[in-house]
Amino acid sequence: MSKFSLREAALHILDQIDKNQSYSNLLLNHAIQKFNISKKDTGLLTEITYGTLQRKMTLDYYLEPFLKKKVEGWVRNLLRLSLYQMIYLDRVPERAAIHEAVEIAKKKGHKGISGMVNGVLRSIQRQGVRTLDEISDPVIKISIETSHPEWLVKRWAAHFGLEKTKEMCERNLIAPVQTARVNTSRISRSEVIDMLKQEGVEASESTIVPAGIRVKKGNIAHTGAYKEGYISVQDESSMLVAYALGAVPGESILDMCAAPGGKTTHIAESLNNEGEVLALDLHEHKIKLIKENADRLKLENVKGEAMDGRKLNEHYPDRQFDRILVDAPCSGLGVLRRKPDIKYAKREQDLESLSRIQQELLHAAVGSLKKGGTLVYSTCTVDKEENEGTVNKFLADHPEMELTAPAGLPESIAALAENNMLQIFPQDFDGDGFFIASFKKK
Ligand SMILES: C[S@@+](CC[C@H](N)C(=O)[O-])C[C@H]1O[C@@H](n2cnc3c(N)ncnc32)[C@H](O)[C@@H]1O
Repeated sequence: MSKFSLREAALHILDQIDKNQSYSNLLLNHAIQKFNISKKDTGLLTEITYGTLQRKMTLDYYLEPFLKKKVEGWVRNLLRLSLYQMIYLDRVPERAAIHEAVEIAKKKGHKGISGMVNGVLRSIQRQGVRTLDEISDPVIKISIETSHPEWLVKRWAAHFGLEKTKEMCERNLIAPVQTARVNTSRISRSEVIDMLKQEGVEASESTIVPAGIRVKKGNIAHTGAYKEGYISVQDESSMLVAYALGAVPGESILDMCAAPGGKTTHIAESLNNEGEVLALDLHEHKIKLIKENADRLKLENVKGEAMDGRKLNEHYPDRQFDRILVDAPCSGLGVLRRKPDIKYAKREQDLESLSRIQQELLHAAVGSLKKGGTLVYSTCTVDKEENEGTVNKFLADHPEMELTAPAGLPESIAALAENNMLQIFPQDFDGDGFFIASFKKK
């Protein structure tokens, strides 16, 4: 496949995200297959697509003075992805980026459009882009400089201060390192690292998570170690949740929002096949993913079931669990490095309704938890309303529940907790933004 179609594929993905609000990661995988993108070109396609999406607002700020009138959506995306290459990708010569943009414009549009695309990009090549120093308002400056909507920067600045907000926004632009969890019920970390080396993948032990490894070179998803169920692709912050739950072999565990099973399988690994994890998810089709993951990892103690977690007590009025995990549906504002589309799609009012669902799920969990049992609430967001806000409302409604210091976590991580709640920021140790709170039933 020539690079020309690679840019067409990138344009196709960006247009689909605008039209259908679809997830960038799913669209990318689909486009790689649809356009038959070679392994070699996949890296560049990912970089152009994610990079353009990540920096959309900055690119628009740069383009604005050069656009005489409103342009169609696809033309804007074409200009964005071409400018992205010109500014941020040293390995793509500017003239190549411009030439390919003009060819795509000719093919998809008409002569007028290709002439305009050529004119805009060549003018930028000659004159350069304007400086961001013209922006005096600090919130607007962070918003444009790091491509995060103004309402979000304002909200974060009110919650965490400007400096922390800026750090987080900047960190969100950097692609994450691939990490994996070793299935330590079957193999050790050093054995897996050796095994991966044989397959051309360079990895090292995580300094944060005992079962984690960090990949320096290569892709673990295609290795024998992955297929044989010795590792799972998972972010380090996400791995911390099962440690906080602290399941012990022989116990009965409920994972209420479980698909695709990243944490379910981690919990099951820590049970060493003694005890059971019941994994619920609202969507039937997602239960299949949990089963596939458990089978690949050769775990026999996972049972998946489609159910609205809020109806748990009606379905299982007599069942009591030792520990329950509510890894709740959330805004995902902690994983913007992986899913940049989220920052443009979310609205501030969405956050309030999420907090309500999160409380309802926690409320249902209490009814099925043994006395003295542990309940862990986690999200992959950094939003105060969904995190501390949900926890405080839950505690006010449930005097029988007590917030406890996060146990089972590596010391350096536990030290980040404030008021017994752990908010991890993407800039803390390069993991996803995550929140973990642990409760005991009195
Ligand atoms: C953050 S994701 C879970 C990720 C999962 N714990 C993992 O580590 O792989 C939240 C999940 O909650 C599910 N969900 C949403 N509402 C639910 C409900 N009312 N009851 C059960 N599951 C729900 C979603 O389908 C989604 O799969």
